[in-house]
Amino acid sequence: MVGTPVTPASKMIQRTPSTTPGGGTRVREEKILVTVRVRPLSRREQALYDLIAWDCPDDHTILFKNPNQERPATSYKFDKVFDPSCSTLKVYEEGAKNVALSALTGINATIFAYGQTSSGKTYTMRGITENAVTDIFEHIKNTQERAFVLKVSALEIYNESVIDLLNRESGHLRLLDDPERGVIVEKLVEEVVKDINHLRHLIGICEAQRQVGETSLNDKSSRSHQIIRLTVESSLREKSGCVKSFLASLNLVDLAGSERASQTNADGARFKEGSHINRSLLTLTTVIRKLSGGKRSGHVPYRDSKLTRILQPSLGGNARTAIICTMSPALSHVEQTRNTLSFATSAKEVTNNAQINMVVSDKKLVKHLQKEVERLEAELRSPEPSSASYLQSLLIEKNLQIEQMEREMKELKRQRDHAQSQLEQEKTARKEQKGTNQYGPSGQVARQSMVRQSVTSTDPSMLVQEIRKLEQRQRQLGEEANRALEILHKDVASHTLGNQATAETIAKMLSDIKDMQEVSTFAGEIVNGEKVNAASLKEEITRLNSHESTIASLERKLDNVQKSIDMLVSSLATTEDTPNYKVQSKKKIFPFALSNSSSMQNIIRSPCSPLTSSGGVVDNEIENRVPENSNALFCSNSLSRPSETTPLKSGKNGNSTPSREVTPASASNSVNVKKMQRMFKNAAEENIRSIRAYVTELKERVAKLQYQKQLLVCQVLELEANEAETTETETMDQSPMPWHLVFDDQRKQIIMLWHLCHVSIIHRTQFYLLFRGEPGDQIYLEVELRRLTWLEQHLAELGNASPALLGDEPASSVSSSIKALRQEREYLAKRVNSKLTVDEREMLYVKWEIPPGGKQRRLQLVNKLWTDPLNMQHVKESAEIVAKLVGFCESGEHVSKEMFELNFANPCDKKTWMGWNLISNLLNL
Ligand SMILES: Nc1ncnc2c1ncn2[C@@H]1O[C@H](COP(=O)(O)OP(=O)(O)OP(=O)(O)O)[C@@H](O)[C@H]1O
Repeated sequence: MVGTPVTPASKMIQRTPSTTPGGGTRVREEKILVTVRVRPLSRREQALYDLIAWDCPDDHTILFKNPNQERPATSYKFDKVFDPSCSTLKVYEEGAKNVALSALTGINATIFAYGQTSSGKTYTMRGITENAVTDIFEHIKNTQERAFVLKVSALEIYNESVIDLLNRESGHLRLLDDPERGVIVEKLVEEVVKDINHLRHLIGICEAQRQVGETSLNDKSSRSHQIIRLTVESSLREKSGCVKSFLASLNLVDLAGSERASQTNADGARFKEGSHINRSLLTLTTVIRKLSGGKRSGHVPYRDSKLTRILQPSLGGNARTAIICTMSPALSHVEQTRNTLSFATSAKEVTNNAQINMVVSDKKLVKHLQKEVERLEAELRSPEPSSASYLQSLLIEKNLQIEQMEREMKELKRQRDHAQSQLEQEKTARKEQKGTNQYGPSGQVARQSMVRQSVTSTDPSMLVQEIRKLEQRQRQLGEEANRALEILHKDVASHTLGNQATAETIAKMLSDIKDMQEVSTFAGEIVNGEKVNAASLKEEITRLNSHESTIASLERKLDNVQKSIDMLVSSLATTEDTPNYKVQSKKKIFPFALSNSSSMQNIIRSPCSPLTSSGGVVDNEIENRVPENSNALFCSNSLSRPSETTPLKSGKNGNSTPSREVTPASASNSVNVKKMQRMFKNAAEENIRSIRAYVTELKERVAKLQYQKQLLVCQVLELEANEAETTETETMDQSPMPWHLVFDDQRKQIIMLWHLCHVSIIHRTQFYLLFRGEPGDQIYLEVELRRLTWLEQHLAELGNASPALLGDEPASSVSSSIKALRQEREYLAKRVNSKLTVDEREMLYVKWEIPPGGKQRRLQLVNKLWTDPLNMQHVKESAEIVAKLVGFCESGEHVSKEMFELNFANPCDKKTWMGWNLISNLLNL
């Protein structure tokens, strides 16, 4: 019996290096296992008093005991020698088992018994077969990982004919040579073994079908060679995916016994049988001897008998072979026994080349290919050359990542909310500390934060630099104004008409000019006298406060000059005689021809500067030749040396001062004096107008400077305040906001403050239309916002103040501002008919829901304008209507933003809008 768990495979490792399915085919040379079994003396032999001629001194040696002491004993050594006492099981286990079970691992195996007739071949092979079958099924039972298919076929070679023992009716079978499978028996039945009993049953059939005959030596002498072939195919279970199988055959061969006719007394059929037996056995012996000769040199006569043809693979081929030589110990059979042992001795030298036989079954191959096709199709359908399980694992991994990210986002949101909450708490605490009434109810905290944002982001030294730049520009403006006034003075002085009022005007202008020169000098001294130092910021602020009056003074002087010019023009107009002369003189005389009234350089260069590029200069050169001995008061050098062009010099004799237009001949000719006077008057008029325009521009520029300066002052104040209370909260507020967002927010706040402070809707309109969010608008919005914020606070403290018509009075009542606003609306209502067409009016009435046929529809319309500060569409449409009514759009001229302050005044009200001087006063600057 096969002892489990020792499998045949494990046993085989000792003899064959590779027995693992799928491990590849490995070939190992192996000698035929040759053992000798000595049976006991038979009854027949014992009856004849036959002698035992053989001895088994050990398991490997058989020794011939020569009764004739004169001859030496002959010994034979084999792989195993079984004495008569040995059981068939021992013979199986030690002489056949390993070879037999090799078939379970894909190695062909052949076990056959060779010996004289009646030596015990059939007896031994029955036992070997039975044990092998038992072990095979035991192995199958213990090897569940593999599926086994066992088939059985059986044949006999009788008289050199192949007969199917499982189907004797098939007659004599042919042997075919297959290129791959070798010699095959045509039409040999191969039964699939269901179980061990089935196999036993089939084997029993074979024995029953075998030719047996009685001889003198054996009552049941086998008269044929019998081959029972067990084919074992085994493979791993299907789920493993392995398609290869072990396929091997186990040949259990019971040869017919060699015999001597003289011994067997065979005749007739037995003799014939014996002849065939002996012939085939002779071939077998020849083959063995050939094979045992080494190197397989020479011809091996396999084909000389069907037995050797069929057993060819087992004889020096792809099989493990075990030969059990059976023998009788009787002295009477010693010659036959010697032949057997001689055969056995030869067989020991035969080397086989057994290898594991692997096959791929068609069925398994088809299944395997089908699965492979399905797998490939699935891969083709999938986006990546990955298996579904891999994709699934990827999906799981991504889901985990998403969940992780969601958790992180949730945590970040929580932290953000917490930070915002803390920030709000700190803001609230700060607001409570500073007092909630400081900035009123209109979102001043946010506004403060926004303003501080721009302030705190500015370096103090930068602010000082900006202030200095403004002062420098202011000083330059003052100098330009002085030069303009000097030129004007010379012009006027050179055309003195003897008018007392004019003389007084000129005198006043001279005084103003002197004052302005002082202002200019003062500003210059400041700039030159101090060093820019961020550390002295507070001193800068103090100095700026003192300069505020300087700027105001400069503006007042300019206003005075303006009035003087107006008076001068008025006086000149009264003396004009010839209305058409202006046209003529314009062409001939244009001493102050200004190609651009805003350009001070043109004023300085006119009229005789070589740098002048106007065509008038060419005309002057032709028609207004300068006398060689004349004093050219209006030459360019007069501007470069202003001290030489004094008013006294130009007007001391009451006549017109000789100019480049006046020839010596004309000066002496009194006939032309009147004409020249008119000409000069007209020229003066033109020049004065030019100067006036220039002065107006100067005022505008000063206003702009004041705007900028005031903003800087405010920023400095903020900065100063922030120095003492810089907190973490403010640091967070310093993060810059996009300008467009700041603009939108500030404009909304401004609109609300306009509404709360009852600011002029004309002012609102102009501001709204003028500042639409350009980067340069920032300064105006911040100033406006700061101004309104202060006003709102201030009015709240006063309780009844209104900025609408404050003018120079800082504490007007709210009722008066509302009244002023009402007057403004009444003024605008009167302009509805003149500024809007009938269709426009009707459309507006419908749109603004003014009932038809009602009284004062125009006033109803205007009263609805600028009344909803939270509705930006309302604000926009209100501004558009007011702009039409005021005429902002019809003048055709571009209203510069720098002139905005000048236009703050109500067109119907000559009162000056409260300027920055007032703001400065209110801020205690
Ligand atoms: N080892 C043995 N122990 C006991 N009896 C044996 C043994 N071997 C053989 N016999 C007996 O010897 C007789 C002949 O045996 P067997 O038929 O097996 O010889 P054989 O070699 O097959 O003869 P043949 O070639 O004529 O068929 C049988 O009666 C058998 O029972």
